[in-house]
Amino acid sequence: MSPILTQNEEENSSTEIGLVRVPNLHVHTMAEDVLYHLGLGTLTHDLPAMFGDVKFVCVGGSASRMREFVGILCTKLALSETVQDPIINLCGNNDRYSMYKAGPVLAASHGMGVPSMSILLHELIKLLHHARCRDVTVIRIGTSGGLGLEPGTVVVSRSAVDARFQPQMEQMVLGKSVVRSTELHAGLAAELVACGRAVGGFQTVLGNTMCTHDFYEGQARLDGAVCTYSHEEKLVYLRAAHEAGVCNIEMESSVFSVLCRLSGLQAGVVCVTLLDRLAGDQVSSPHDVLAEFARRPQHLVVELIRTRLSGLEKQRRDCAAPGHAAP
Ligand SMILES: O=P(O)(O)O[C@H]1O[C@H](CO)[C@@H](O)[C@H]1O
Ligand SMILES: O=c1cc[nH]c(=O)[nH]1
Repeated sequence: MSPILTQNEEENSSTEIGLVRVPNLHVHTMAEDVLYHLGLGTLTHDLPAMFGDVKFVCVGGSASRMREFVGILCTKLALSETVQDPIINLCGNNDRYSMYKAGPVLAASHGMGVPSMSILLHELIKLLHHARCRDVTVIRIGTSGGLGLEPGTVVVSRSAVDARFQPQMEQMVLGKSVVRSTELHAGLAAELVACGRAVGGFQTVLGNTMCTHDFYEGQARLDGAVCTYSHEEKLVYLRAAHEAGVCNIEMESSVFSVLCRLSGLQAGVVCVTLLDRLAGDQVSSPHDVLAEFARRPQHLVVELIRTRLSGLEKQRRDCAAPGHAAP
């Protein structure tokens, strides 16, 4: 008989505080877990030795963005002694995703769309669990289309919402509809907004992010190969989204929120807007402008990691100081 996960068991599947939860009893009875798309496994790799110190996981669509992010991180945080040179892709024998590590930070590409993000996250969450990582924060660093915002504005997501502007995601499981919450961690979102303002040089706003299953019709574009609605109908829909609190549109935040929530991970989404969708559909700014926009969420997240790590270092020093009494 298949094990059934009760709510109690789900809560107890990670009884040690801070450990990453895998709410799937089957995984806990497997002799080996092959993380196929990452090219890693529990019997072939010493996951605690390779990843046990990870505190931050940052994910974004493309491999080159995540490699660039690790480069910026190493420079700004002087992490060069804890990273291999050249920076090594840890998904060595599988080219579906790319993954890089610098000190306590793991950066991975997730490709485009919910299915691709979902596969990466299932395996990444199990990786963190098998590696016995504690107190991990996960952040998506992405691009998006904005609504009524100047291009280049960075949006920190309060919640992912679906195409009806609801903070939920529907997933078909065994042919039945399962609806799950897509709310993100409010405290982390506030910290991310503060980091954006501290970095400066661009606007950072807090708002809802609509996650769609398509870049063209799904995002009410007029420039796809197929389109069945008018310019006016497009604007009615996008204005309704805007009025419902949607600041930007992208394609992965819903499943990202759901899987991180179910695993007890603090999760945040930080996406720059490449264009204002109320003004047009084509992403036509010059390459160097788009590349600079795409770096903005990276700088913001580096600032969050810098702040958090210096807080941890201060705590460690305070605890080691003579006369410090254990709590
Ligand atoms: O910039 P990234 O993170 O790749 O994400 C956004 O860009 C892609 C579409 O161009 C979608 O995957 C969307 O979510
Ligand atoms: O309009 C846009 C731009 C980037 N990514 C999206 O999903 N939509």
